[in-house]
Amino acid sequence: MRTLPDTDIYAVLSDEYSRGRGNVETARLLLEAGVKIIQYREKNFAVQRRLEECTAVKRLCAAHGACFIINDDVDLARAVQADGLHLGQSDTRPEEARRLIGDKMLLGYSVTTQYEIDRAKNIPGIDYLGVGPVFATGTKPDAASPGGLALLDYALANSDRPIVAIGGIKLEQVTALTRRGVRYLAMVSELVGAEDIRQKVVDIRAVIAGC
Ligand SMILES: Cc1ncc(COP(=O)(O)OP(=O)(O)O)c(N)n1
Ligand SMILES: Cc1nc(C(=O)O)sc1CCOP(=O)(O)O
Ligand SMILES: [Mg+2]
Repeated sequence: MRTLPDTDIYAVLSDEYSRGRGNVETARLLLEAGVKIIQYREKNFAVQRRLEECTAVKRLCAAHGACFIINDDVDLARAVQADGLHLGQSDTRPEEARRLIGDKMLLGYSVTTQYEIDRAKNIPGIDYLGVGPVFATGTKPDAASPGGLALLDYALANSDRPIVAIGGIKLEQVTALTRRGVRYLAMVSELVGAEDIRQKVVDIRAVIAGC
């Protein structure tokens, strides 16, 4: 079934933010901490490096019963038989991607405005929406203007697909997002850049549990 796991944290890997640990070791730490969704998002690595890293991360995810999602790259997602593919407004069109990946792989789609949220309603084959940036982020230099909590409220009220909040999410924002009804929290720097990834996951989940 094409559904995101019943979980909370959606970790997005980034070698640059990983304190030198690299993507595979970071994925291992996240999985050992109980994270169940991991996205691979490296835009500038050579094809061979991306393939090797994704093969290793996919194996780790499978061993931990976690969902492995690849950003942007339809061919890479197919090559490593990822569990999911994430696409944005400027990537392969979702209808075309769905044709290429078949009907088993999850497909996530980014929306950054109310207009894009509305338009996504009519696009078949999308399994969840990545909504953001919610807050300002330094991790994605070409990100749209932050939509704030109002963008999330709009997505929650107007889309029947699962909503993944992304962009500038730190431990401090988890309460506000969770109380708003956001179930999935996507984070890059806060998670992969944490000195102690296990402790960060524990801290995030303690906040969620307290909401
Ligand atoms: C969960 C999630 N949501 C949004 C994005 C952003 O996708 P996109 O707009 O295509 O930007 P890039 O990540 O490709 O720079 C995402 N990756 N994941
Ligand atoms: C990959 C990505 N996509 C975004 C979007 O708004 O679609 S913001 C973003 C980067 C999020 O990084 P951090 O958690 O370090 O702020
Ligand atoms: Mg993209």
